[in-house]
Amino acid sequence: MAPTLSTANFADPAEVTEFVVNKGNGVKGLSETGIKALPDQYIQPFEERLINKFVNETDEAIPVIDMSDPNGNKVAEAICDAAEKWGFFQVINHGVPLDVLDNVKAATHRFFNLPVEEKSRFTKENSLTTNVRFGTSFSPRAEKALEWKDYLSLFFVSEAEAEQFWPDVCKNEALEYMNKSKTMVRKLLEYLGKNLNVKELDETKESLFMGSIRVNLNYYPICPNPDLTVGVGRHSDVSSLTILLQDQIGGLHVRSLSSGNWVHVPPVPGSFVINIGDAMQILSNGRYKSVEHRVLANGSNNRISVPIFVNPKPESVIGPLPEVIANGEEPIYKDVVYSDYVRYFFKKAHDGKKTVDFAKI
Ligand SMILES: COc1cc(/C=C/C(=O)SCCNC(=O)CCNC(=O)[C@H](O)C(C)(C)COP(=O)(O)OP(=O)(O)OC[C@H]2O[C@@H](n3cnc4c(N)ncnc43)[C@H](O)[C@@H]2OP(=O)(O)O)ccc1O
Ligand SMILES: O=C(O)CCC(=O)C(=O)O
Ligand SMILES: [Fe+2]
Repeated sequence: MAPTLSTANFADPAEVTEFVVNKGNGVKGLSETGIKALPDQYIQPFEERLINKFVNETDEAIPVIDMSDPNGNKVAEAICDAAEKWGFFQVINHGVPLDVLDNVKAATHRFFNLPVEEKSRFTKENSLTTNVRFGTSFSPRAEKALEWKDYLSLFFVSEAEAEQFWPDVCKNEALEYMNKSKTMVRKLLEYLGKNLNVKELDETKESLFMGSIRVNLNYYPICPNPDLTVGVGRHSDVSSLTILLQDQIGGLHVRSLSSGNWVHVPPVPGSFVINIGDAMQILSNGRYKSVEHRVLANGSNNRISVPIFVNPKPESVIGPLPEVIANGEEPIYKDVVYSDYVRYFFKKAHDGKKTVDFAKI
């Protein structure tokens, strides 16, 4: 049952942290108390709020690419072009059955609608494995201002491990979503690879581009003062590629590489939003761009999204691919162990594109 105002006492800011972070109620629990004003620790510095004048709603839009002709050169060309110029695009007719998408969205609502005692079984403190984590904000201990989002993060190790440890109310749907998306992911990676002179996605390349997968279920509850905070702050993903399913509410904004404007990513039913992550930017020696994005908080609707982070294996060493620098191109990144890179990302607050400095020469 949702906690009521009488059970939650927020006179002291420390009470909010205790309720949201430590007790596992999340911002969903806070929102459901009927709280009327944003607690101070969610107030973002002025420059981090999405001020309307920097948002371009009309002139620019990320490309929407129809994948229904998967062998057509035009599709490959459009994808590689978008990866270079935007780092973001949407795909339609991608071959992933629409009921799989509906099922994982329903499963996301089911998980977040569980009573707090059930969800708390998966907090960092209580989870039986580090591969399953229910949390809030991004890195609450490192953040000066918290973010208005709860999440369940599922790192895939094996079907058996998932069967044992992932929450019952969403594990089958999350696994099916991940598995049914793999053909599309391979296709995207083949297109992106060919354009970098990678002849085929053999075992070594597959392990480097898509050797590990993390599925997150994100929940952004209604926020009392959405203009003062963010759902997710400015960041780029550390993945090779991210495949994002969003519902119909909207709120994701991408920084345009050409104008610097924040551009909204309008929900397109049945589509995926695809973005290049830092690992791909590094492997491509900067040819493909991992681009800053962020999510608005919303004053009237709850929102969900379900990203699949397609990553190198944690133990992989990532650096500019030999195929890319074979022509004498100067490497701009050094080799780094991927898990070191990800740990560096997770241990600080969101800070735009700064994570990639970790790998800069
Ligand atoms: C949550 O809000 C987010 C998330 C994102 C994510 C964007 C991405 O691109 S995620 C894809 C990242 N890639 C991978 O996960 C694949 C490679 N994985 C690894 O190398 C390892 O699994 C590891 C991530 C390095 C963790 O290794 P391990 O040695 O097992 O260490 P832990 O003790 O589990 O964690 C260490 C430290 O990391 C933080 N952390 C770990 N997992 C998560 C998680 N799922 N979500 C958030 N933070 C996590 C955490 O700080 C841990 O320290 P603690 O002291 O808290 O234990 C984008 C935007 C968002 O808003
Ligand atoms: O919810 C969204 O639209 C984007 C979330 C995101 O950027 C992330 O989880 O990395
Ligand atoms: Fe992201």
